[in-house]
Amino acid sequence: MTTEELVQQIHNKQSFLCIGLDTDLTKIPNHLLGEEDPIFAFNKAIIDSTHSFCVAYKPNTAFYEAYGIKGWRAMEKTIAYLNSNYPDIFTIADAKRGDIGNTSKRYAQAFFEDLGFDSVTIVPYMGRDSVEPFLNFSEKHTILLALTSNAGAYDFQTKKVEGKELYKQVLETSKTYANSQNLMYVVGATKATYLEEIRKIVPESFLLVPGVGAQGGSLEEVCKYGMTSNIGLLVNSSRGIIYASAKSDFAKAAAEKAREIQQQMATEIKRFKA
Ligand SMILES: O=c1ccn([C@@H]2O[C@H](COP(=O)(O)O)[C@@H](O)[C@H]2O)c(=O)[nH]1
Repeated sequence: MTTEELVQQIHNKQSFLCIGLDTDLTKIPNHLLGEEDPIFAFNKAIIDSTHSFCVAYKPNTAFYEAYGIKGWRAMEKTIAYLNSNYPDIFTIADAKRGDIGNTSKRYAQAFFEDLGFDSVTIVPYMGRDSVEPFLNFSEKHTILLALTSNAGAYDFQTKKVEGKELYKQVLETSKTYANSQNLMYVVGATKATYLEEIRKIVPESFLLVPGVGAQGGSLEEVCKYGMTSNIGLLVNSSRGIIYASAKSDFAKAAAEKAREIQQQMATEIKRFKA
């Protein structure tokens, strides 16, 4: 999917919500455990009930890899279901990969060609040759971790290296990579006040912003400091939406939660455009 198509979807739906499919067999309703593929059954129900309120889904690969071949198969089925039934939805493999160039090429092939995701999250610290193999794919997006939502982000990412914070070095240096127009960045909602500085370096880039909902980040603050004329944000919530209810009404409860966030987003878009 191109960035222009993503922007169009955001305008059509008045939403920049990304729903995280962090599907955990210990948290899904009991009645689904009897299904042949409980993870896919859960994801399908969540997707069918929430797709009109969001523009993206983000399966975190850890939740699938944890169940071995069955988990990987469920992720494959989920992305195939999205691509055939909701082709206008942007898909993110939250895989946090990155390795020497020769290996990154294979990761890119796995997520973009074999699985068919629109984007993948990448850890930037192995540098240019670890990122460019992903950027070579046109109409695919490489989402670099810039400033993450967790407390450990302060261990390294905000520390100064040669007089400048590491997350700023990531943003600035990555802009010099080949095909850097295919870059997006992860910035945690819990770090919203940093967005003002971040926007000085990447004024137009799309930011994937996890950390609202269960991690306590504020949507209002993210919009205040991070929104651009193209909106430029994909705000993710995983647990706060998909586990809104643990009972048989889970899909309806997820839809209600997603709708509530979409309405807040529509208000923020209106406020920004005013
Ligand atoms: O900085 C980061 C990068 C990735 N994540 C991932 O996003 C979701 C958040 O889930 P919630 O349930 O909404 O807290 C999860 O997959 C994380 O691994 C992040 O939180 N922060």
